[in-house]
Amino acid sequence: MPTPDGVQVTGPLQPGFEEVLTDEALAFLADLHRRFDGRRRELLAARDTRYDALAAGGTLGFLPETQEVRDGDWQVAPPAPGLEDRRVEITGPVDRKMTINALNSGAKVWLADFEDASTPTWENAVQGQLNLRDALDGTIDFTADTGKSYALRTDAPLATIVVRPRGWHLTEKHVLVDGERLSGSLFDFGLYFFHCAQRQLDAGKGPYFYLPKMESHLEARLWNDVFVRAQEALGIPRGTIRATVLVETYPAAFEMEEILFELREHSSGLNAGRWDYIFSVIKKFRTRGRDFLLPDRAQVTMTVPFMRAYTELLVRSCHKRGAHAIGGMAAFIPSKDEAANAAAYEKVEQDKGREAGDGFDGSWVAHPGMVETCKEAFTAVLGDRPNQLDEKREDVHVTAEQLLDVASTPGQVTEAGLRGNISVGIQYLHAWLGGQGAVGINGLMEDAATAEISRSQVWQWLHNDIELEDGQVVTRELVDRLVEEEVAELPGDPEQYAAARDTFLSVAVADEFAEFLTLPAYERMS
Ligand SMILES: CC(=O)SCCNC(=O)CCNC(=O)[C@H](O)C(C)(C)COP(=O)(O)OP(=O)(O)OC[C@H]1O[C@@H](n2cnc3c(N)ncnc32)[C@H](O)[C@@H]1OP(=O)(O)O
Ligand SMILES: O=CC(=O)O
Ligand SMILES: [Mg+2]
Repeated sequence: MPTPDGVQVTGPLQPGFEEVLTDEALAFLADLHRRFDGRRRELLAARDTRYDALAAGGTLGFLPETQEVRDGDWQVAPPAPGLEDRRVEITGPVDRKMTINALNSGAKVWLADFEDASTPTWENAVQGQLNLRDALDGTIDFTADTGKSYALRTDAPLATIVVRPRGWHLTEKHVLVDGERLSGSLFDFGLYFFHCAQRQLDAGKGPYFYLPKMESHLEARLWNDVFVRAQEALGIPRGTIRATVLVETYPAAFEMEEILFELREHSSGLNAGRWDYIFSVIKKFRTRGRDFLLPDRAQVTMTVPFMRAYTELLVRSCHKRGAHAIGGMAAFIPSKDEAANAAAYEKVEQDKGREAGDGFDGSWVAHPGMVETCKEAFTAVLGDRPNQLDEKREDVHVTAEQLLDVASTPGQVTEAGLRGNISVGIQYLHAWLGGQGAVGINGLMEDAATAEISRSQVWQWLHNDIELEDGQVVTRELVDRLVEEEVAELPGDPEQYAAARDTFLSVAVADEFAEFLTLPAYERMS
């Protein structure tokens, strides 16, 4: 395959891949890499510097140097076509069947996910781009092994596509520019933008994105600069792109308005990425003993004080700036067991009802079966209004102390919680290493973010000698024993879980804390 100067594609070319990895598309990616990769690396290094200060006893707070931004009088761009009404958004991977099912689901938006719900295998990364292009051309179809065939519906509107590229920390090892790996973010963003921006505009919508795992407004500035360049390079008017930022790291919660400001001509709001947020809280203060100790994962609900402060501030910050506030993922998925199913629906109904009542403009579901539940909860509050940007929530005044108040979270650390974290972490990694980035386990959607909570809790409890509710101390011996017992409980030959178990131990037990579990896991893949 011909490639532009300095660009090497090392992944195998499956049928159709050459239609995505064209000479022009690769040249566009190389241009983005050469302009922006240095800054990406600097910003990742800045994350480490900030972490070192926290580990040394520092804290997080609102930035004095951006006070003017918070006090200033500015608004983000108005909602773009197809994004005015976002009362229900479905998320999921971009394989062919899920693409069709999500677009047909009745949700207003589909978050097409190259991130938490996706294993970034070469095949998933490139085939996903082909699937998005075919979906926009209306040519996508799929036939399952069962013979069931899938096509886009024509009797009702399809969901608006919003693509979530990988976070700044991930690379795409199958594309090298001047001998360096391309950023995974630039790969996913760049290929979608290159092939689909004009297609979306022709369809009366636009190139829309969700931006994950950012830790500062400077990272948002980098995205904004990428957008400006990408639009300029393809002759697409500046301000056409829209991006919703996931506020899902602890530091970002202190920079919500600054992030909106950086992206203001391209902004379509903020989302409360609750699962990665919890992970980030654990990660950032993992060595600080009981002050930042959370109870068992299941007990960290959206109504505990520090999570409440985070969502209240998010709605307040968005609506002050004319930006959408989008709620997070209730992880409950439908079950074949009737009682569990009823409980799952009730929990999603409550979660979405609370978000709508708090002023969010819409929210996420993980499964088509939950679309109507979310829609009804928001319609009960929004009525005919497409959103509730007019609910300014000026009653909300969240302090840094409230965002940092982890210590008052009620609950216990139990052996059942430790076992659950171990079992879910290993099962999830097993699926991930097999190419499936989201999976249902015990009636819950598990993805990269929820698995990060599981493994980082194990790490935190182990490295802070935490005592369980029954008096046992979390030691290496205890974790090793529970790992063996939990693997033995999983279906089939325990040996099939060897790679997942080893990866889990490397991110949950090893003294060196892996920044993201996907980093060592990605290196295990070809
Ligand atoms: C923290 C975060 O970032 S949250 C966002 C990232 N996470 C996600 O996006 C997870 C999205 N959800 C999923 O991937 C899936 O719902 C899973 C893996 C959890 C469960 O999927 P399954 O085991 O297939 O569930 P189930 O068997 O009930 O699915 C029923 C049907 O709904 C489809 N379906 C389920 N979830 C989705 C989805 N999110 N999008 C599109 N279709 C879906 C299935 O493909 C299946 O279709 P079929 O009947 O035509 O075969
Ligand atoms: O991406 C969403 C999250 O909760 O994490
Ligand atoms: Mg996330």
